[in-house]
Amino acid sequence: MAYVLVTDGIKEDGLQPLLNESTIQCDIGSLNEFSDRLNQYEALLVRSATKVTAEVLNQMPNLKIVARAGVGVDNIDLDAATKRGVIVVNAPDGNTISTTEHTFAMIASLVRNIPQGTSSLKSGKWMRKDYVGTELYGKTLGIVGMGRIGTELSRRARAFGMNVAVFDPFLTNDRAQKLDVESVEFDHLLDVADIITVHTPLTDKTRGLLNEETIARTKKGVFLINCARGGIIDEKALIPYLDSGHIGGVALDVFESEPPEHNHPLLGYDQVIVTPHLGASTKEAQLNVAAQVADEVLYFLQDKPIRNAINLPGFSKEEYEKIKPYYELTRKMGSILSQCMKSAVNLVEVSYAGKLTELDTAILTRNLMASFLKSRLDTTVNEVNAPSIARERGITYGEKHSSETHGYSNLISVTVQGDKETFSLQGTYIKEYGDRITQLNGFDIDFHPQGHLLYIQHNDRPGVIGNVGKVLGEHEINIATMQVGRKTAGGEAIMMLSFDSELPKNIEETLESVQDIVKVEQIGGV
Ligand SMILES: NC(=O)C1=CN([C@@H]2O[C@H](COP(=O)(O)OP(=O)(O)OC[C@H]3O[C@@H](n4cnc5c(N)ncnc54)[C@H](O)[C@@H]3O)[C@@H](O)[C@H]2O)C=CC1
Ligand SMILES: O=C(O)CCC(=O)C(=O)O
Repeated sequence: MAYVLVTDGIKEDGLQPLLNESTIQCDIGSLNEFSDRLNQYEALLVRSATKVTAEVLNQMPNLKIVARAGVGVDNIDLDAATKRGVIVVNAPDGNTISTTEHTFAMIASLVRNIPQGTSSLKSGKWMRKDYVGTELYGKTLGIVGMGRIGTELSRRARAFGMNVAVFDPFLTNDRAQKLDVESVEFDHLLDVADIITVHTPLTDKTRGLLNEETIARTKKGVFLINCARGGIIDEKALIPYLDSGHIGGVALDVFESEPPEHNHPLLGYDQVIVTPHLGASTKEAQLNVAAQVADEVLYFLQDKPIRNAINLPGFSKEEYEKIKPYYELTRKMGSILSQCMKSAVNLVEVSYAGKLTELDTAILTRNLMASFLKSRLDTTVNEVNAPSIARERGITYGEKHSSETHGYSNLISVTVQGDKETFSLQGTYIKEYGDRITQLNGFDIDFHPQGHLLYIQHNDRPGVIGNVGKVLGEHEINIATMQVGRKTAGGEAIMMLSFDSELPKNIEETLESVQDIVKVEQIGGV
């Protein structure tokens, strides 16, 4: 049974994949409510209220994955999670449309004084002259951060006849052209924008991006919007510009500290409109993000690759479908290599050839390394911390793409080097036959790596195969499959046998006493 804790009121309808799975127990509540059993949970699902600090991670020694039902992961200590090998995933696009629409609603409300007009009328006044607005048509919207939300917002702004100037250091000219926006430097955006909206994460570079100095460059009457993260616009810096009338209005969905103090100075300004972090608060977005993270956690608990990990290389759904078979193959290859090469290792070289080279193979290499290290170590190893654990243990690893396919449509070749020996393995995935090991330490062979295996090095002499069968038969061990490979007739040869169940511990020694058998290794649970 896998234990999963869901906090922060994540929408239960979206959690059905987890709730319906009989091998998973899903508890719903806060960290405090379940404080006496935090050590049992393998997965933790949160929105933004739960702070996943290093201390919380320490109280959850079994934790393997934290899923954020939303985009921003600033409530999770990513460094501490990565060090511990805890995967952090988010739901990157489930709330994009809702947050975009909220931002657009804030812009429209701000320039047309809708919240102010509403409260004025509700208080019994009819003040049409006080609330003369500004048209969006023909104005320039400055978007800082052209990711998912920035992009969707630019489409809506263009539909309203606005010009769009964008600052995003990662935006290519080609993409800007396709989106019909102008890619500009930050200073230029400050000079030309009538309305500036920020859509970046809060980082060391974006904290206080709009501050006393940069606001001074903006047009008189500028409108500023923050529906991303509190602190990207420096709250204190707004005050003198609101007082002087330089700023036409401010719309905030997010705050440096949430909730803001009741007497927060910005709440006293009529030109400042606010919402309590409602960007993603729609039925649709909450269902989307809950379903996305529930699927990710379920995939993870079922040993399938996940798509939206923050501390791992990510891939799209299409890439995932393509990479899935190789993910399983690299896991098996890592495990076989680790069990066949028992001595200390200092170098692992992975080479990909054929169709595979079109894919992002970094995740496969990490997966292979995690599987390789896992059977040697006592600590949690996964794709997240495999690079740092390898480094700590003095194991260098690298990958390359090669054109040597040896006749296969795709081929993964791995060489593991130690001080005393080297071990190599080649594998491929064939749609009709599944994963196959095609070469082992220079011997051509062809077997499906599955279940309990026995690897035997021997001399190619008459009777060896029969003797192996006889010894195993005497121990009532039934051979499921058997493959033999040799380099030259009468020279060194290998056998790879598979079995339906675990083998007795001492079977290697018994077989090694058979004439012409050089070495026997059990390879368990592949
Ligand atoms: N108010 C709310 O309820 C919600 C707020 N958000 C916030 O909105 C932010 C944006 O979300 P997405 O568009 O989904 O993220 P995204 O990751 O798709 O886009 C972020 C963009 O910011 C750009 N960027 C990073 N550093 C920058 C810098 N120094 N200057 C300019 N651009 C920079 C990146 O290149 C990227 O294109 C998130 O970080 C999240 O914190 C997201 C969802 C809901
Ligand atoms: O409503 C929420 O969970 C907050 C959404 C948010 O800020 C995000 O996804 O980054």
